[in-house]
Amino acid sequence: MPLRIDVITIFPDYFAPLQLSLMGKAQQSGLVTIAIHDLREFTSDRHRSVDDTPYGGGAGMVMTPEPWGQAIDAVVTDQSTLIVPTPAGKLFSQPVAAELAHSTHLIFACGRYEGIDQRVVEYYRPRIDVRELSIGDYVLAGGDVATLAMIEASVRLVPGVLGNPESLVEESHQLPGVEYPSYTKPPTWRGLDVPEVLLSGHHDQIARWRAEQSTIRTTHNRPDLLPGS
Ligand SMILES: N#Cc1c(N)n[nH]c1-c1ccc2c(Cl)cn(Cc3cccnc3)c2c1
Repeated sequence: MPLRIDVITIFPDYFAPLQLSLMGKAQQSGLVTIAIHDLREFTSDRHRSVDDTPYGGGAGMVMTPEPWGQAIDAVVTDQSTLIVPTPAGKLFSQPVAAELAHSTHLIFACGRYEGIDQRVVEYYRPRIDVRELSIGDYVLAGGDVATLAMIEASVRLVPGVLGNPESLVEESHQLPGVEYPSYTKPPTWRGLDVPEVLLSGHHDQIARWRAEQSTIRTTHNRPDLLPGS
């Protein structure tokens, strides 16, 4: 059963990249089907409006609930998971990507402006799995880029999508922390040599050096990932 993904957005062109590379191949192979829907197709006024002023005042505009209700109703089943990107969401992570990769149907509601009327989440929460997710502690202009990131992180974990599942095995066995540095040919580039140990063929020494490099990088770049931190 392929993973089905429906993306609802006012900027369908943002999702053209999903036809390329790994995501494109995943669709061609039938492991995943991705459909992009223009929210404005679900409006009923002449101006195809999707936003209005916020109750309670405040800057900006809020996306009105009805177009979202029409659009989600058009694709939802009782197997659906509704993903709502929002700065206020739980943090998206590799474990969450793995969960999404094993879902049957994902609906991404990509909002803009100051957000989507909260009643959309409230309406679907009793009916299906609804997850408000953020991809990190920085502020984007909408949910589209976040959705692209979450789709790519999740779809690459769908069994059969990655040509070389070995890389997933390596990832999953990765020590807590960041990856060791990688090198390829040429052995010397602009006077810079590849670390000797990597050319030695001594796999135990290479494994030890890579673990050391991972710890050095993690300590410097991501001390929050160190054990006991
Ligand atoms: N996921 C994620 C995520 C992230 N990590 N940063 N920003 C977002 C994100 C996601 C969804 C929306 C929607 Cl809808 C509107 N905006 C703009 C905005 C900006 C500041 C405050 N309120 C809304 C979104 C920003």
